Amino acid sequence: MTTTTTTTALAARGVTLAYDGDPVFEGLDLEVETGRVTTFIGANGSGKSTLLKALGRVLRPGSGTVELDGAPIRSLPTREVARRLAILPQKPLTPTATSVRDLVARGRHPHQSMFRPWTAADAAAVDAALAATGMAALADRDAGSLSGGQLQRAWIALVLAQEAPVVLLDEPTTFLDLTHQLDVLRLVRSINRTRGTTVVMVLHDLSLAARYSDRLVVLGRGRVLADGAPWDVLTPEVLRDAFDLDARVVPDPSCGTPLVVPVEPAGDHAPVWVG
Ligand SMILES: Nc1ncnc2c1ncn2[C@@H]1O[C@H](COP(=O)(O)OP(=O)(O)OP(=O)(O)O)[C@@H](O)[C@H]1O
Repeated sequence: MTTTTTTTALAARGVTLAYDGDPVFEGLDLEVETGRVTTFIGANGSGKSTLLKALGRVLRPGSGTVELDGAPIRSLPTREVARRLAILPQKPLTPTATSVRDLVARGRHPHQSMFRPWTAADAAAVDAALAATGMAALADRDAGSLSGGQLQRAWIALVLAQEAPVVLLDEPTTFLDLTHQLDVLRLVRSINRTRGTTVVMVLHDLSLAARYSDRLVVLGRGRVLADGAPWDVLTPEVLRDAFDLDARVVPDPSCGTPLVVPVEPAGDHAPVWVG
């Protein structure tokens, strides 16, 4: 008999997250298994980015604890957290007058110190990240001159160059055309499989989320509405509950994962905005 043991890379334990006293989550518990791709989905404003930021130590919980490999993340030195965890925020601030290569090289900062200056290994990690994201030809361009999609790939290259065992990505496919969305998600899958990287993402495209994730966590109404393997989570009932969406779920002809097909209402149908 084979037994598989899972370990927890990140955990939210009784976490309350609020803005100006307005809670988004109260007493939330969630564990993220090591070596898997976990994706948060949910309607706009359901708290996906808020939870990701808390897991990445960008947002401090009002109460409760976030743990990285079993240790309270707030108890760990910042540099150590940055060596163990990389985060791509939803709207990263691009520095001015910085080349793409220098931007990506910032991913190596956590590995450097007075006693460990820039090495050939750092340069190799930057070159590999530029190549993996198709950014090598643009390496000498000013980051501020890139298109939205090129800039997004430069930020992903920075995260790759960091070589952290845990990677948090908030909408990594923003601004990307479909081909580049697939490239990025395949790259994410590939570092997960080859390096064993633990990945937590926020994605809006439910079918792509299903295709490239081991686990989907559906957020809404301040809690986890559904959690599990893509076929267990992406049911018409969950889609109606979480997104107010009438949809069929069919096997994706390309790879057999769930494909969400919205049902078109009969007759003219003006949208009713909620939330
Ligand atoms: N800096 C902030 N100050 C005040 N309220 C905020 C702030 N950031 C987020 N919120 C609120 O917290 C709630 C959760 O927002 P969050 O950005 O986490 O949702 P999301 O699921 O990532 O949304 P989206 O899909 O639109 O990106 C929303 O009601 C939002 O308006």
